[in-house]
Parts: sequence; structure tokens; C-alpha cells
Amino acid sequence: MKILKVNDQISIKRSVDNGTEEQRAIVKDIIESVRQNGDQALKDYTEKFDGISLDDFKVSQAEIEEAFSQVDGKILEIIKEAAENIRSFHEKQLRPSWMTTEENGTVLGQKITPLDSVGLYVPGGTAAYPSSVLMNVIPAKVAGVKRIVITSPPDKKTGKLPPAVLAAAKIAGAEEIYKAGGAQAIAALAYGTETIAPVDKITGPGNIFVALAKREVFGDVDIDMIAGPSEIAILADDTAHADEVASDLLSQAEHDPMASAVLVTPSSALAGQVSREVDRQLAELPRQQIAFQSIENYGAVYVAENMDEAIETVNSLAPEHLEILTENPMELLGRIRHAGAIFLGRFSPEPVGDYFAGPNHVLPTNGTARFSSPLNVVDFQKKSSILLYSEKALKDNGEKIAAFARLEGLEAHARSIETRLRK
Ligand SMILES: NC(=O)c1ccc[n+]([C@@H]2O[C@H](COP(=O)([O-])OP(=O)(O)OC[C@H]3O[C@@H](n4cnc5c(N)ncnc54)[C@H](O)[C@@H]3O)[C@@H](O)[C@H]2O)c1
Ligand SMILES: N[C@H](CO)Cc1c[nH]c[nH+]1
Ligand SMILES: [Zn+2]
Repeated sequence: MKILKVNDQISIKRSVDNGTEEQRAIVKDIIESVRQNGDQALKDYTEKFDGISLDDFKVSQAEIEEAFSQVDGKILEIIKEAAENIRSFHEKQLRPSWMTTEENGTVLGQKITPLDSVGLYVPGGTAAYPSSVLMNVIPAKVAGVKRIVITSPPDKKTGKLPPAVLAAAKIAGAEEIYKAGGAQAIAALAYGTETIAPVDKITGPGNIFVALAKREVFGDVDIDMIAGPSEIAILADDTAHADEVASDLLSQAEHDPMASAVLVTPSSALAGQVSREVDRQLAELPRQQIAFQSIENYGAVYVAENMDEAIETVNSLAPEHLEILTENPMELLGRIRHAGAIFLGRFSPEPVGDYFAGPNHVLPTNGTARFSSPLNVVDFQKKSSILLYSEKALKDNGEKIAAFARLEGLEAHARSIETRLRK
């Protein structure tokens, strides 16, 4: 793994993928076709891209039960315990609606309402993570969303969805599940077909066709974010254990050839040890090819002049995941301004958050931690403002409001107020 000096140019190499012109045109065609032809288009594209001919896209209750029985009992217990931790963490994010009443009778407030329906896209293939099913469905449940839909492409051989995904969905409490993938599934969620009623918001990652389709339907429905490849930055001093730092870097590198994994440290001794250790551990990994490309193209060990420079470097990266492996990580927490999730100390490696602790693993990537947050309960709710003026309140303030309206040249606004002042 390469060792570099921190300089002004340092940044995680970003891979913001807007797709090719051809891919964007394909996605537009697919969406239009699903809008026009509904289920028939969904069926045709599933045959074309997934090689499966389906008469019914809906996963039956029997299929869910069968999947549940196929997953090892001990694994089911682990998924249930993780689900409980995730539920308990997200319940703490709930905020009540509120109202205030002033002396003149004015009532002002904010009413919080869950979205009616949301759709979660679960990617196909090896990226069909049951943990991501929990991380999307549970905050929606906690928010109070009544209808939670899951859609995922059928396996090219069996025509089914992975048993662990169906089991996680059942444990999280989502049982309206469809076998449909790609841009056609996003179009079906956004606009509906004969079988799939439309939803109000679409969440979840996917390949370039899924990402482009989410961008395309945004506005007609809401979306969560366009998640990029995984990122980890580690801030460490010479008390860190090189083998642990290396394994944590590789834990995200194995996700994606474009995942980024960087160490930032003022210790050149640690830098050398970690660099060698990454190379050694890489050779032993099953997903060696993926991790190798990630480390080669998007990985680095950065040596800073001192801890102050290292901290500023981390803030400028605004990584998805940040591990602090220093003598006293808590002391540095207050100086971290930008990171999706912050893992403190050597007993909190990143996979603790991916699977089990409770905080959401759907996190801002590509430096967007500067302005956005992990997926959370509020993403599945919306707010309505409440206003009630008493007669006295309107009489006391009506002239000011009418004057403000006339300042903007809006006479009908002013009269709407004044017609009441005269009575
Ligand atoms: N950021 C995260 O948290 C996260 C987590 C898991 C997976 N992912 C990403 O999800 C993706 C999974 O990709 P995948 O392809 O295995 O599954 P996918 O479900 O995203 O896409 C499969 C679908 O793509 C469509 N498709 C394939 N080729 C097409 C073509 N030529 N034209 C039109 N549509 C086509 C098909 O409809 C197919 O069903 C990866 O990019 C992975 O990095 C990200
Ligand atoms: N680290 C990924 C998000 O960046 C999430 C994940 C799922 N499974 C394992 N990891
Ligand atoms: Zn992960």
C-alpha cells in the first residue's frame, strides 16, 4: 500500500458516476416503457436482463416461510438481536409533534406524519445484504410507515430471492416483496403497475442503472441518496496496532473495487507497518481481486506532520466511516466536524456498525458528510406546520400583514386579511 505525505491536494479519490449517455438513454426508455405498459414491461425486462420468465412478481407467503426455514437457526437469532439493537437506537431518534399556545390565543406547532409508503431496493447478486434490509426497513417501521415494499432482482438460476434477505425482511416486519430489479423496478415503485402500487419514497443502493433511475424519478417521488462506493478513513497514532488498522482498511476495500481506504497518521513508524500489513493480509482474502483494486487505486497511508494536521486532513476528507485509533479517542471527538459514522477505539471496528450496534450503516459518501446524515427515522417522516390565530391575534397584527402583502404587490393577499378586520 502506498505511503504519501499529507499535502493540500489530498482527497479521497471520488467516483461520482453519472453513467454514459447510452446508459442514461436506456434508463429513460425503461422508465417510459414501464409507465406505458406496466407489468408487461416489467416481465419483458426481467426476461431480458435476469433471464427469468415470471408470471407473478410478488413473493408469496409460502416462499417467505420456506426461506425462513432454510436459514440456520443461530443466524436467525443473530439477525433478530441485531434488529433489536437497530430498533432501539432508531427509537431514540423519534421526536413528538408539538404545539404552543400564546396569551392572545395564537396556536403554532409542527405535526409529524410518517410517509404512507416507501420502497426499498435490495441489489441482486453478492451485494444482496440482509443487514441493509434491516437498516432500511427498521427506521421506516419506527417512523410509523404503514406500507413498506421491497424489490430485488430474481436470482438468474433459481428465479428466487436469497433466503437470508427474505428472512431479514420478515424479522424487520416487511412482507410485501417483489422479484424485480434494475431501472424497471424503480419505475414500478415510482409510477406503479397493475401488480405494484406506487410508493412515496425509494431507498436503497444498486448498480448504475438503479442509481440513474432513482435520479430520474426524483421529484415524482422522494429518494434517500445516491450512495457511492464504501469509504473508510482511520486516524491513528503510534499506540494503534498495525494488524488491526490493516484489517479495518481491508474490511471496506473488499466491498467494491472503487471503495476507498485510507490511514492518516502522524507516526511514520505506524505508516510503514500498516502498509506492509495490508499487503500481507490482502494475499489471504477471498475477495482479493476486489480489495486489491480498491487499495491500489483508492487506498493510501498519509503521513501528517502532527495530530493537528491529521485531524484537519480527516475533516477535509469527510469520510463515510472514520475510526479513531489513538491513545484517547474521546479527546479528539470534539474536533471531528465531518464523518458519516465515527468509531472510537480499538474495540469498535467498523463492522460493529455494519451489522450490530444499532446506528444505521447507510451513510453519506463522496464527501457529502459535510452536509448530510446517516439514514434515520426522520427520512421516513414529514412535517406539517400548524397555525391558529384567534380573532384578537388577527386584529392586533392584520394591518402589518396587509402592508407586507402590498409591499410585494399582492393585493388579494392584503384583502384576505382586511375583509376580516372590518367585521
Ligand atoms: N452503497 C452501498 O451501501 C451498497 C450496498 C450494496 C450494494 N451496493 C452496490 O449495488 C450494486 C449491485 O449491483 P448488481 O448489478 O449486482 O445488482 P443490482 O440489483 O443493482 O442490478 C441488477 C439489475 O440491473 C439491471 N441491468 C443489468 N444490466 C443491465 C443493462 N445492460 N441494461 C439495463 N439494465 C441492466 C437488471 O435489471 C438487473 O436486474 C453494486 O454496484 C454495489 O456496489 C452498494
Ligand atoms: N459498509 C457498508 C456501507 O458502507 C455496509 C455493509 C453491509 N454489509 C457489510 N457492510
Ligand atoms: Zn461493510
